[in-house]
Amino acid sequence: MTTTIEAHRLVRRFGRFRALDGLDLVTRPGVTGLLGPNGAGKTTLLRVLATVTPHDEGTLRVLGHDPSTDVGRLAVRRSLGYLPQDAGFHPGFTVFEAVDYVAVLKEHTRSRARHDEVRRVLGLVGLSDVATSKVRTLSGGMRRRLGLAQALLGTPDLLVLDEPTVGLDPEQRIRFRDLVAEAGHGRTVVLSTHQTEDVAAVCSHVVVVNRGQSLFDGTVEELTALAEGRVWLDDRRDPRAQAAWRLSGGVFHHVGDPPAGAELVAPAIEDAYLLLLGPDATQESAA
Ligand SMILES: Nc1ncnc2c1ncn2[C@@H]1O[C@H](COP(=O)(O)OP(=O)(O)OP(=O)(O)O)[C@@H](O)[C@H]1O
Repeated sequence: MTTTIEAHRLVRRFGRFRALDGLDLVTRPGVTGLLGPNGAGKTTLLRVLATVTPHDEGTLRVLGHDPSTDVGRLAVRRSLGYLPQDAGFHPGFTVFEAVDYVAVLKEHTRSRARHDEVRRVLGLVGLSDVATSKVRTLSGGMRRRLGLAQALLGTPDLLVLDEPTVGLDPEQRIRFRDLVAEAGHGRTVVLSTHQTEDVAAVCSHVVVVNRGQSLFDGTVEELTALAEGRVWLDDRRDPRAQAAWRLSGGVFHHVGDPPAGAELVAPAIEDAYLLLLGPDATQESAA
């Protein structure tokens, strides 16, 4: 399968701090999930891929284009849907107007076809019923869906979604997973999330980012397999475990090097993530 993004040794500096510190990433059509602790560099990477911010070092090809050239940047933008972490909207716009405005910017010039497209994406994210409501009256989850509708306009070849499921209720989250799985058919979706369940549900490819570098790159199954034989249950908390927490039944779930005779259980993606990151899983890296 053809590669859609090829990033090699990407560096993005803020002053002397390297938010991206030699990161490698290769994607193909399908859904790639970025997992990583706060401050790992996920948003910075997505902003670089979406041509919002340039990289300082390394090479980058997005859909075959070089975003460090004017021509390449424009070509990427024409094939891109981007949901930023803090999508801002004009509060006086209606929901329809907010999406229509972006459709105009995306060069959908014929108004009848454009309005049909706006209605289509509002339907996809379940906002048709509030199309005439002012943006300021929307809940946080609805605003997130509004941002997603803007990103979906024109069925872009590349969708870049920064924490798309934040604020979504369980029903909307399931609907979102359907949408993303559909978008990943033959096209490329790159999303960041703190929800390992989202990654397990929709991502064909997962990259764990930490300190501006890629710590793991593979499938969800390959990531989960890293924790095989390293997850166990016990009635008491074992202080030697790398991480431990109480389950609803009262027993403790442990991750780390199990003691002899431990009651091993099948790992989940979250267990592997915690093992991979070690103490960094709970520590924020800041500039
Ligand atoms: N414009 C900026 N100026 C200075 N430092 C920045 C800037 N943008 C990001 N950083 C720093 O770069 C690092 C990576 O930030 P980034 O937002 O990419 O992380 P993240 O993985 O998306 O985190 P989160 O999960 O909290 O959203 C952080 O330490 C952050 O403080």
